[in-house]
Amino acid sequence: MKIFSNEEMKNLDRIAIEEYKIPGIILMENAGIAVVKEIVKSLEIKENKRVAILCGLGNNGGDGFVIARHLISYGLGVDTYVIGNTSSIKGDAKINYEILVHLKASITTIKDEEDLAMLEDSLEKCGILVDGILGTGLQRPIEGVIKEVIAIVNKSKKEIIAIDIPSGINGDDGEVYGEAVKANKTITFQLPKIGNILYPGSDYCGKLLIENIGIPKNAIDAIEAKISLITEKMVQALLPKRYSDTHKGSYGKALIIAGSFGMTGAAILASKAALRSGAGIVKTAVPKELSVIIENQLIEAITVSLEELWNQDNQQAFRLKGEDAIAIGPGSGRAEAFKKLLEAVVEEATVPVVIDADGLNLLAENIDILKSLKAPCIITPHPGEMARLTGLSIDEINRNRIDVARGFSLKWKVITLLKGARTIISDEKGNVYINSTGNPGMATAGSGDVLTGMITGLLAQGISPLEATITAAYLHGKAGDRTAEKYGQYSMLAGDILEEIPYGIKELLKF
Ligand SMILES: NC(=O)C1=CN([C@@H]2O[C@H](COP(=O)(O)OP(=O)(O)OC[C@H]3O[C@@H](n4cnc5c(N)ncnc54)[C@H](O)[C@@H]3O)[C@@H](O)[C@H]2O)[C@@H](O)CC1
Ligand SMILES: Nc1ncnc2c1ncn2[C@@H]1O[C@H](COP(=O)(O)OP(=O)(O)O)[C@@H](O)[C@H]1O
Ligand SMILES: [K+]
Repeated sequence: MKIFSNEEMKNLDRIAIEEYKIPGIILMENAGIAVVKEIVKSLEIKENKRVAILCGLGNNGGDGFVIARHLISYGLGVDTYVIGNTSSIKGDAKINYEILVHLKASITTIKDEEDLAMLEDSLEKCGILVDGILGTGLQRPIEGVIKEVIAIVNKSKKEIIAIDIPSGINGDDGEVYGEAVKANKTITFQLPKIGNILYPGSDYCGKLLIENIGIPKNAIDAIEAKISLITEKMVQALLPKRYSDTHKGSYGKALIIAGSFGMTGAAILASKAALRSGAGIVKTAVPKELSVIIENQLIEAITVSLEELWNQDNQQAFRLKGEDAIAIGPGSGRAEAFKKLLEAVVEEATVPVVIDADGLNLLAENIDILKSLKAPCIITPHPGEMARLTGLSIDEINRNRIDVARGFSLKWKVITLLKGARTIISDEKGNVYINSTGNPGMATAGSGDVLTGMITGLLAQGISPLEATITAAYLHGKAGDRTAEKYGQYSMLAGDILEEIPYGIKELLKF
């Protein structure tokens, strides 16, 4: 599903209005009605059915006026508050405001401290507050009276329903612009905005609903989206098919180069995850001294030693035996010999390579090696690893997750998967995919190793590197969500996530 920036949304409205000749006031009416439906649902179980609607001077406020009119027509008690000077209301919003005036609706303007005190008391009398102060037109940090209104709304302990996006959340990046409404539910129109999806905006939205307001599909298709949300439907279509007349060779051979003394688990988790994701054969390459432990724990994989794979003393080319995908780095440590092996893999591999964990830390010491890649490459850093790769601070990375992932992909021609709450994936052309499955319980040691294994297992089955990365990120989060349901976010382990992969996939295939 496409996700739009404020500018793209404006452009979409313009195309609908100018090229398809749909009057803006119809879109506003549809938007208002979509929110009314939700308000009515919420009111059904509420004793206090009075609704307060807070409107700004733009079209977000215009939607608020439409909502007020419909609720009044249902015979409900509605108080409309306009923040600012009503003479500044223009266009479709003005038409809807004037209808309310003609209806002799209760409209109060909020301009100063005295009005604010009155507002605080009045909101107490309502069951639901509707936030139509600002939408995708937010241009600068919230301050003054609006800031105080938002503080009052947030303090109210009432159910808050936001129109399109909570006021104060920047639609372009999900950041709080000075102050923002903390809604219980947000009804966004036609397509999610980036700010509805990324944190902290996503938290401020509460439950997010996406409602059609009648913008034609052709108009949406006309805008080339640079950012998409990974959906269940998308992943269902990408999951490699299994046919009757096949054998293990049909589902590919994954090579996992992982583990070192003290970090054997990473190799086991990644290898099992590759198998659980459907790879036909998994070969796990570990330092020789770990072979026995691995063999004990990982009965379905073939084990080889790093020495067999690559003889450092003789500087031999690293040997592939029909592998379809390679992962390198989970729990590998940062020994010089391993760095050399990593460089050999990057330079010589002719099948897709996933670089993770210590592989990324070593890559950061000699990032130019990426210029010699022959095969597609996927890097899977968490923000700390990304900081080492780019020289940016973790804070800078987290504030610009999309730009950082995209920038890295464009510069180095690799697929970047930037981990965290809302994992960001960018392809080499800068197309971005956001994953919304997963939960904070996944912030547990080894959970990233599982993801690496999943990507590699899917790659081995022959789907494209981008498709494998998208599918793995979604299914990894889904397995994590199932695990959190079972064990709770505190106690879940990476090994538990691994055990939920099959059920996540089965659930997906049911529909
Ligand atoms: N045809 C359309 O464009 C449609 C728009 N819709 C609604 O319209 C909204 C966008 O409307 P607008 O573009 O009018 O934008 P907004 O309603 O978000 O607000 C724009 C106004 O707020 C002012 N403003 C911006 N930042 C401010 C700040 N920090 N403090 C105080 N004032 C600030 C701007 O100068 C402008 O006057 C959407 O979010 C959606 O709710 C819907 O009605 C559907 C159709
Ligand atoms: N709050 C969160 N919400 C969603 N996913 C998360 C959250 N925290 C962590 N994760 C996911 O858990 C995984 C952790 O990986 P990583 O940090 O590499 O762990 P490790 O190196 O211990 O294996 C990543 O896929 C990340 O996206
Ligand atoms: K709003």
